[in-house]
Amino acid sequence: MISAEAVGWKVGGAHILDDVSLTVGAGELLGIIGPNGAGKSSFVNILSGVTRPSSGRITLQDRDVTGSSATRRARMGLARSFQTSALFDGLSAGENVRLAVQAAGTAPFSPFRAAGSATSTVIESLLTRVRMPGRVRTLARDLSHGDRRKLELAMALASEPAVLLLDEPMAGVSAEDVDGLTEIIGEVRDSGVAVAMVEHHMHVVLGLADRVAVLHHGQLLAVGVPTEVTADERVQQAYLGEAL
Ligand SMILES: Nc1ncnc2c1ncn2[C@@H]1O[C@H](COP(=O)(O)OP(=O)(O)OP(=O)(O)O)[C@@H](O)[C@H]1O
Repeated sequence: MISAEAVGWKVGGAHILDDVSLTVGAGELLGIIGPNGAGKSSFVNILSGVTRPSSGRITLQDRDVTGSSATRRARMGLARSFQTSALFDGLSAGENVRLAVQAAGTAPFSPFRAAGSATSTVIESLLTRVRMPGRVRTLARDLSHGDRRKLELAMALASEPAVLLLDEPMAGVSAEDVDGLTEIIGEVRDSGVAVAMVEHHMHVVLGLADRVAVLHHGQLLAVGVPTEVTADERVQQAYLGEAL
């Protein structure tokens, strides 16, 4: 679905990413881990089109998108969430999702569309998908941190993406919400979406991912099924004895 071939990114004289090749197939979840500053977010930015790589190639659904904008990639079926919140705090959960649905072009645009319309049905089904069926009218600013993360996920799903990129979707959420988000993201993968997820919660990544990629100093240190990766001596060294 999406692949990076020999991707490099230099800023000034610094090699932030060097020769990184990874692919994610339909219905597959690739976990991307690595110590702070390893280049994980930079890699997600390159996949999504926020950053142009200095070298290498990105293909999305077998088409070369290396030179394509983030907007074009979004139209081709790519969605992403960000490390920082992208919600409109003064709008309700439902209104936030409505904007995402309308921006995605999966419903005709009308900010005054009445409740009971097709769009409202889509909004309810997206909120149900992220376990927030009763929160349509709750203001985003009144949601718990975990529910804000779920709402961001609902918004990313509004475009019915083929590829979903998640940058630390569980950062700062409670243990209970980590479990909920893990379940939801697993269901998204099982529905056939190609998911690439950067996440620091190691037990979540190792339990959920089909394959795990380890970035270290901008290079791909290891990639494989979770048990292979945790057994890799170079990976253990990179984490300096942290529990994997
Ligand atoms: N726009 C930029 N200009 C210069 N350096 C950058 C830029 N963006 C990232 N970097 C540097 O690239 C390196 C990798 O950063 P990145 O945010 O991709 O790492 P990360 O693995 O996502 O880290 P974390 O786990 O802390 O989020 C860091 O040293 C960072 O300072």
